[in-house]
Parts: sequence; structure tokens; C-alpha cells
Amino acid sequence: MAQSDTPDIIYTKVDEAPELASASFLPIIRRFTAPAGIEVGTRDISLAGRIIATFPENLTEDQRQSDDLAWLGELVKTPEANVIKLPNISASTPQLVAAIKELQGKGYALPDYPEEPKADAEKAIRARYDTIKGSAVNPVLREGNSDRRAAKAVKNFAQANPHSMGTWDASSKTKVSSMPGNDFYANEVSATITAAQAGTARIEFEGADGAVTVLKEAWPLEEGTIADATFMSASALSSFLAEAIEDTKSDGTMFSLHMKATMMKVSDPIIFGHAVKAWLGPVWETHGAAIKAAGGSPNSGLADVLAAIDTMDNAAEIRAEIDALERPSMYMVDSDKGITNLHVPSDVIIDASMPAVIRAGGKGWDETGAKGDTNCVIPDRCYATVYDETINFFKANGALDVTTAGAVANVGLMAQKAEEYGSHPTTFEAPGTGTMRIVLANGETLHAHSVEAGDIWRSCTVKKAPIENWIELAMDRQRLTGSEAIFWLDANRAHDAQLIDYVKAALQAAGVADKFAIMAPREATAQTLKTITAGKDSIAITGNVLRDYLTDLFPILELGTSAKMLSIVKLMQGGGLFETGAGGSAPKHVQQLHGENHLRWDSMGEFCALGESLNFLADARGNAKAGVLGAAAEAATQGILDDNRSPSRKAGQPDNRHSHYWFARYWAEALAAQSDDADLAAEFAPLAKALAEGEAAILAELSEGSGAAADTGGYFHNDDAKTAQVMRPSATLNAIIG
Ligand SMILES: NC(=O)C1=CN([C@@H]2O[C@H](COP(=O)(O)OP(=O)(O)OC[C@H]3O[C@@H](n4cnc5c(N)ncnc54)[C@H](OP(=O)(O)O)[C@@H]3O)[C@@H](O)[C@H]2O)C=CC1
Ligand SMILES: O=C(O)CCC(=O)C(=O)O
Ligand SMILES: [Mg+2]
Repeated sequence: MAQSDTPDIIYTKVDEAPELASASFLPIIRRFTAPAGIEVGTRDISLAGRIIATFPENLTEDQRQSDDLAWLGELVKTPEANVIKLPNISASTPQLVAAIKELQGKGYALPDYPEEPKADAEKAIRARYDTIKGSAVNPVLREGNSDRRAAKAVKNFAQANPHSMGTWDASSKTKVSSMPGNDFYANEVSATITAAQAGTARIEFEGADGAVTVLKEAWPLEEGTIADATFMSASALSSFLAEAIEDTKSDGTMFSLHMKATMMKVSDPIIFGHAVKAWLGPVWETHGAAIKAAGGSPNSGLADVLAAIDTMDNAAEIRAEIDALERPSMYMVDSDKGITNLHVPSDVIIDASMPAVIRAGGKGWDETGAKGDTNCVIPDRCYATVYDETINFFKANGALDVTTAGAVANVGLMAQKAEEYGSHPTTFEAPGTGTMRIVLANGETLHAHSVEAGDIWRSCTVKKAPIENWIELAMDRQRLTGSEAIFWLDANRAHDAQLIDYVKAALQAAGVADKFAIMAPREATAQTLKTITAGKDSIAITGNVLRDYLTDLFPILELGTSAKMLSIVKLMQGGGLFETGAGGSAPKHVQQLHGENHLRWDSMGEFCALGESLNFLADARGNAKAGVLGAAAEAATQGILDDNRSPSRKAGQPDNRHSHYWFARYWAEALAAQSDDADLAAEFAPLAKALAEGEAAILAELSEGSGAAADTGGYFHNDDAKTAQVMRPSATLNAIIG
């Protein structure tokens, strides 16, 4: 990669709410960094951008785009990397299909997404689209482990200004339901690759007839890598789901399924599909084959199945049979629009959905829009215990007191596609009854499982260098904070037992074993909740999945949202990746902007990441001006919190754009007031003055269109000019920012 033309900071172009926010905020960042000679570039990792970059041969010269994700994937392996990464869409199939359709409508001659590819050409197209699907960006950029926590100012603000919390009642019927056995947890085996075993491995399936199919070849396994294999039985899953539906009915609660179909893009849509089939029960048994022939895929959700049914001659009959099913209430994504939990696999994502239920006092919303208790179905037991224990804790102790609760930080093992979140290329639906096995370079079989057709088999790996780096990061954070520090590892789980060997050895070698505890997730949850209830802090040192789950769970309870988190990825090659918040891209915020020109997205995550990125530029490159800008950005962030300038939720009140004005103003004022760099002070004094003098006009202009519809010229692929018009409506502010 040509380093000479790499901008000092890369601010990623993404999707949905954070991308709309960028249209307002990025011009401000550039106006402020330019006088310091800091170049802020962008690279496009949006879903639409990645689709366009994948099919150049279908597009005109003007339409083509470079593969920015690949470029960034190389950059993060260099010490030069300084990337501000906003949350992007990890697309489910329905989202991918919708994005393709929007682009086709805009004149991009892209191929359709082949749901059931038959000919080789279709299979090739499908394979290219599948590289875009799911969590295709984060694993490429995350060449380091994760350090997520709330900045002190953010935590103090939350304690002083508590968000709304539902109450928890001991009689709540809300619970977590998981499979009793034959899940990923039960079937896991794990080993650490020795020198003699290292090399190129393969994954193969041997059918009952002895025929061997190689499912993955040329699969490198390095010495020190922890390599697991496990599977979930499809028949056990189906029976469990059918029972869970019946159990929900007898409890009188609502059924909800919580998965991560975006990151676990192979396994979880299949599990989701089993739930759709279980819900349809006898209707699927009778009509399933015909619905499939009509193009309906349960793995894509109930919406896809219903749409296929509606194209069938006997649609009315099938619909009537569905209506006649005796089913419990279902947890809704949008009760006004009739969108159920099972409609789209990416609508209910466990890391955000379970905390939302827990924050609300164990409540979900049913078909009628009524609040009620819910059976939270999380089939696999590896991590479900965390939510189960949290629910038990609040039932016993009442909701968390936000005003006094301590903070939970996370140190997450994430680098180089660690663990489950890197497992999609090594996840397979068993093609028949037989044996799935990993065969090592030396011919040895590492792991083997007897499976039946449809069982979901997967292998997860994590490399040695990331593990060692993660333990070091944990030791750093513990030393710097003195907090309670717990490795959330289950000695009874095969994978965790291998990790524990690494952890114990490293802690002993460093002489700090007494500063850390190692606890299974359930025990760690109980201990951590006890600690924060007592007003103390805890560091959760976890694998990749719990990194994801806990950095939504605790921030949503403590701060009301994970958008305000500091999310730092110290890249293993010396660069910095600064993620903005720990949450997603909030699709409903876009609907609100389009409907009533109000963007309630809170850019606190962007503000925190910007400060960190500038400070990193100062420390790593000796760029003193960046340090001055960074310190001033931190002061501006503090100003936003002190003066309560964050966006409100309702149209007619200040929104995201207003918060950017305030950020610019506080930033300019802090720069004008500092004495470390006289040139910057002189540059920003007039800007600060103009922003202060323009206050009334700017705030009025920013509020002008509020309440009316707004057109950004698209959803996945906005029109830049239209978006700028919507997101930069203040002529006064624009004249100052330029
Ligand atoms: N790092 C990444 O790139 C990530 C990407 N994603 C992607 O984002 C999409 C949506 O994910 P989902 O998990 O549903 O989470 P959302 O982003 O939709 O968040 C859930 C809710 O949290 C609140 N929220 C989140 N961020 C903000 C913010 N900045 N300001 C104010 N409120 C906020 C909103 O609540 P309310 O509406 O009540 O205000 C929002 O509806 C998916 O496409 C997913 O793949 C998800 C997680 C991380
Ligand atoms: O990559 C994704 O799909 C989501 C990432 C996520 O939720 C997280 O890192 O917290
Ligand atoms: Mg997450």
C-alpha cells in the first residue's frame, strides 16, 4: 500500500444514522484539523459501497468504486493506521437484497442476489455477495484486541442524569430458555495446536457410505492456536423450539428469540430458520416444500416466507391455517406495522435486544403494543447464562440504581478473527449422517463428531499472539485502575479450559495472579452485578462474544446506551483503531429523520473516538498540534455533557445537528483559550467568536425543517447533495465552517 498518500486520520463512511451524522460532523472536523495540517480522509465501508466495489465489471466507469475495505484491511496491519470506525451495517440477506434493489433502481446494473443458486455462474455471484454479508467489516479491521469503557465524564453524567429504567418485580415471569443438551456448549471439544500438528489442515465430511467430501482445504493452523469443534443437533434444536413455544403459551408470556444472525452469519440464520419453521409447525410440514419452491426461505425470516406464500395460488388457505395456529403472543419489533421477532433475522440482535428487555424490567411489546413478560429463547448455552443470571439478580434485588452503580469495563479477545466471530468460513450444515472431522497437516485427526443431516457444525479458532496480547491488555487495565478484574472463563467448557492455561501461565509469570479472578460466566455475572451495585468498578476480561454482549449489556444499564462508550482497538502492529461507541447503526433513527427531519443519533461515541484518535496522533507521531486539538476535543465533549447538549428523542427539540454546533463551539473556545500553541489559539479565536455570535441564528436555522419529511435521496445509498442539504441546514453555520 502506498503510505505516502495515506491521510493522517481515516474517518469511515458507513450507513444509516451514523452516516447521516457524518454529513454534518465531518465538515466540522475537517475545518478544525486543517489549520494543524492534519488530513482527515474517508474510506467507504458502507454496505452499498462494498456491493459496488465487488462488481466493477457490471458498472460504468463513473459508478465504479475502489475496494476500500481491502485497503483498510492492509492499513490496520501497519503502525501508520489511525482509523475512526463508525458502526456499519452487518447485512442479513433481506438487507443485502434491499440494498441491491436500491442500487439497481439507481442505474447500477448489479446482478440479483441468487437465493437458490443453481448454475455455476449463479453460484459464483452468490459467493461474491456472501463475502459482503454479515459482519464482513469488523473482523477485517480488528487487528487488535478490544478495550471498551465509559469515559469518566460520561459515567459521571449518567449518574447525575439517570435515564429511565423499568422496575423489576420478583414475580416477573421473564426468563431465559436454552436447550437442555446437544447444543454447541455440550458438544465442544478443543485443543491447542502443537508444533508437530501445525500446518495446513482441512475439514471433511465422511458420509455413512464412506464417501469423503472436503468442505474446507488449505486451512492454516499455527502452533499455539486454540482450535475447537462443536455442533448443535438440528433435531434437538427443533424439539427444543417446539417445546419453548408450548412453554411460553402455558406461562402466558410472549415468545422471543435472541440471536446474532449478522455476526454469526452461517449458523444463526439456520437456527433462526428452525424457529420460523417451529412457529409455523404443521403449516410448514404440509406446505413447506411448496413455499420453498415459491422462493420462501425460513432462514431469511417469516417476512420472506409470507411474501412467498402470497404469490401462491392457495395463499388464502395457507394464511388461514397460519391464523388458526394456537400460538403464544410474540415479541414484536414494530407492533404498529405487524413486524414480529421472526420477520427478519437481523431485526432482533441479541447484544442490543436482551439489554433492552432487561432495562425495561423484563418487558417486551406484543402484537397489540402491550408490554409484558417474555420467554427469551437463546438456544445455545455458552453465553445464555449471563442473561439468565442478570434476570435472576434483578428479580431478587430490583433494578440497578443508575445514580450509584459502578462501571463495568471490558477487555475483549477479538484480534484476528478470534473465536466464534471468525468461524463462518468453518461452519457447515452437515450434508448427511456421517462424521465431521478436522484433519491436520500431519494426517492426525484433531477432532471428530458424529452428525446427522442438518446439524450445525463449526470450528472456532484463536491465535496465540492475540491471546497473549489480550492478557497483557488486561494486566495494563487492571494496573491502571486497580479495579476488580475477572476473566469470564468456564473451566468446564473445552475452549475456555485451553484459554485458562494461557491465562494462568501469563499471570503467574507476571506475578499478578492475586489481582485477578477466573469465573464461569454465570458466577462472573453475579459477582460483577454485586460489585457495581455496591458502587465499585469491575473489569470483565472476556472472549469475543462476551465482549460484544457485555459492552451493550452494562452500558445500556449504566448509561442508557452503548453509543457513549469509548471503544479502543490497540492494533497489534502499533496502529490505532477507534470505534465510535459499542452499538449499531440504529435504523429507526433514519426512519425518524426521513419522516420528521429529526436525527436523535447521539454522536458521543464519535466525539470520544475523535479525541482518542487525535491524542494517538500526538503520542505515536509526535504531532504536538494534534495533542492540542485532542485536549480541546475532550474539553468540548465535557462541555456537551455538562451543558446537556446531547440530542433529544423528539422532533421539535434539539437533535444531532444542534449537538454538532455545540461541539464545534466548545472545541473552538477551548482552542482559543489554550496557550500551548499560539497559532492555533489565534486561528480559532475568531471562529469561536463567530460561533457564539451566530448562536441564535444557527440554532433557529437548524430547527427550521423539524417535523416535516426529509429526503436524503436513498436509504443505503444516499444522494450526497440532498443529504448535505438535510444535515447542514444552517447557512450561518455553513458560512463559518466553510
Ligand atoms: N460496530 C458495528 O459496526 C456495529 C454494527 N451494528 C449494525 O447496526 C445495525 C443495528 O443494530 P442494533 O443492534 O439493532 O442496534 P441499534 O444501533 O439499532 O441500537 C439499538 C437502540 O440503541 C439506541 N442507540 C444506539 N446507538 C445510538 C446512538 N448513537 N444514539 C442514540 N441512541 C442510540 C437506540 O435506541 P432508541 O431508538 O430507543 O433511542 C437504538 O434504536 C445492524 O445493521 C447491525 O449489524 C450493530 C452493532 C455494532
Ligand atoms: O460486526 C458486527 O456485526 C457487530 C459488532 C458489534 O456488535 C460489536 O462489536 O459490539
Ligand atoms: Mg455489539
